[in-house]
Amino acid sequence: LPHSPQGRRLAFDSVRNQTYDYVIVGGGLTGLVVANRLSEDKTKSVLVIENGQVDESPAASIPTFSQNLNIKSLYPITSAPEPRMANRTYDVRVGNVVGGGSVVNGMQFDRGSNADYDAWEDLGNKGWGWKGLEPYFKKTFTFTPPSESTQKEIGITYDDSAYGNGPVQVSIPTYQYPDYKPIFDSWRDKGIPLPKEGFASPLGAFWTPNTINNATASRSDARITYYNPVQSRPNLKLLINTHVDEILFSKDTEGHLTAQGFKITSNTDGTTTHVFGSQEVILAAGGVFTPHLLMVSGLGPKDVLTAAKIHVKRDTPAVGSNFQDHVPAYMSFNLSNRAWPNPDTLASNATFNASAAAQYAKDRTGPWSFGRGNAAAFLTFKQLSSKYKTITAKIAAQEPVDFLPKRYSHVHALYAGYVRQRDILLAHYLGDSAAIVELPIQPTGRASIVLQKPLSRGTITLNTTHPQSYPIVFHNAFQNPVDVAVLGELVRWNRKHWASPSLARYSPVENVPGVQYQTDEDLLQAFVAQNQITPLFAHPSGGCSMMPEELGGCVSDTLEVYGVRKLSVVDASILPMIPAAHLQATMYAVAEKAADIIKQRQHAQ
Ligand SMILES: Cc1cc2nc3c(=O)[nH]c(=O)nc-3n(C[C@H](O)[C@H](O)[C@H](O)COP(=O)(O)OP(=O)(O)OC[C@H]3O[C@@H](n4cnc5c(N)ncnc54)[C@H](O)[C@@H]3O)c2cc1C
Repeated sequence: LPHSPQGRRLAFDSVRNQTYDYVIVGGGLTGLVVANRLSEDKTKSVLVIENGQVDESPAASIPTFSQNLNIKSLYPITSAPEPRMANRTYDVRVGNVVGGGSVVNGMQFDRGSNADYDAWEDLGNKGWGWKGLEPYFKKTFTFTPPSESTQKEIGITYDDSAYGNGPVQVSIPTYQYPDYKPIFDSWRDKGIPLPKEGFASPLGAFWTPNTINNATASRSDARITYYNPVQSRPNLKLLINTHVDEILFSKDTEGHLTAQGFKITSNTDGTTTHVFGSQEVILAAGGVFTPHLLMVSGLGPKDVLTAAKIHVKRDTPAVGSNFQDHVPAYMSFNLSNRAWPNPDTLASNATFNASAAAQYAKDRTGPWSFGRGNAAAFLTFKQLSSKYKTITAKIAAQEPVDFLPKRYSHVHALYAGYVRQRDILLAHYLGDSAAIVELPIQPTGRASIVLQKPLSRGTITLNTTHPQSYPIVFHNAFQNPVDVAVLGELVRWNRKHWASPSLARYSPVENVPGVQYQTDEDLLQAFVAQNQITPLFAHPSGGCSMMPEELGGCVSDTLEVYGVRKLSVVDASILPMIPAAHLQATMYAVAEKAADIIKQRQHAQ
């Protein structure tokens, strides 16, 4: 492969005991953005270490294949049993590939409302509110609309002013399925606002782009946009197929820890070595593996580390706490009188699929240039439910520790931080500025529903017998009964919506979970029994939250790990409260801002 990045592979031996200005674990979405920006300064050397390899397969690049999971480039991790979900375990979706989640994700692109980011600032993170992030959102993306005829035919709207001319290409494909129009329009008929995706208030039903480069009709991921264009920089190195086992520290006479580098192992032959970062050691291993790496390196809750026989370098209860994800349930309706073609035609009609493949090969148009979908409804609780006040009142009346993992009852900082989050959530649940739920809009009867602001919190801990193996990922979904109540309201909304006159042409019949299920608890258990709900939406976050330490934070608003010098975190584990949005747009902006913060710190030295 002389011309591909695989062919330019950096030899493991060439980094043996070497020192760089920055060493970064994780060549995923945030790691590659930060590496690009830090290596803009030619005098600074940057080494990125990534466990996975380069994936240039059609599964990773052709939009239609984003409808399936790209298993080859995902870790085979399974969650801990979920007590409120019949103790079932679930596949934890994390990309194991250069580009990380950006290569295996569903390519849906959207942003939270301003209030979602302002919540981060309200938690004590200066500069991380909407105003502080907006320039970075613009710096990252370039938008291409669909053709004018598609815009007219389907009624697609967009807001150009929410984009700049950054490296990641996002677009709404010109190829759209005819059923999209009536299904999208049904939201207007219900009186739901139809804003344009962008800033301020993406609340209502709106069109969203995908991370698809319109010029090539292929995935625009972090490797292609942030790494490939700068890979010839002599001061930027990417070491793939290599696992970071541990963070190395030094300790001064007063016991202060300074991060020095990493112990790494080659996945090819199991040999190990050390690499060092003289300016900073940066964690970009993602929402599941950054907390894991901190714990195996001796930073984490004392009881978790001791149980796994890991020497405690610093008791840090914040590591692996405040773990969050969105929670989807896959409701669906059987539809009659669908237009032809529709997204299922590719699977059901081999001739149609063959002609779609040929069309894509010829000029990158047609059904294969369409991804998973281009619209979603993000609703406030008020828009979703007439019971929003009564249900929210239950949150206010709760003693939070009754519905949180055990550690919150004895670590005051975690408790205090949760109470602050809960107060912000109360405002979001009652107000008009933030979404509580998502209903992805697809040109089919797949009518998923997603909790966007769950109250429950999970943990990431260590496998006590094999701490270096995959961590114990415990989502703890639905521990808080309000999350079950919101799920119930979502189902009832969806049922009413699909029974509305504007969708009567399809004679929809509920398939999942089935109309016989009515109460909140029955609905939850029916989804679980039918395997149509998961505690995760592949948006793991919060396990090393950015918050003041007295609120249970793990990193400060300058992204430095408390109690350690020269160690920072830039990935999804820092999000203190998950925004109501698919995460990638946010993570690109967060990483751009993180790079600026790290650069400034270095300038100040
Ligand atoms: C299946 C799936 C579907 C998704 N769908 C969407 C979507 O449609 N829209 C959207 O907006 N978002 C989506 N996301 C989420 C989005 O892609 C992530 O939020 C984003 O990639 C997170 O960026 P990150 O840098 O924090 O982590 P990642 O991108 O996951 O990067 C972390 C990297 O670190 C590497 N790593 C971890 N541990 C080690 C170690 N010890 N040594 C070496 N390397 C290590 C991993 O291999 C990985 O490449 C999806 C994610 C997945 C997995």
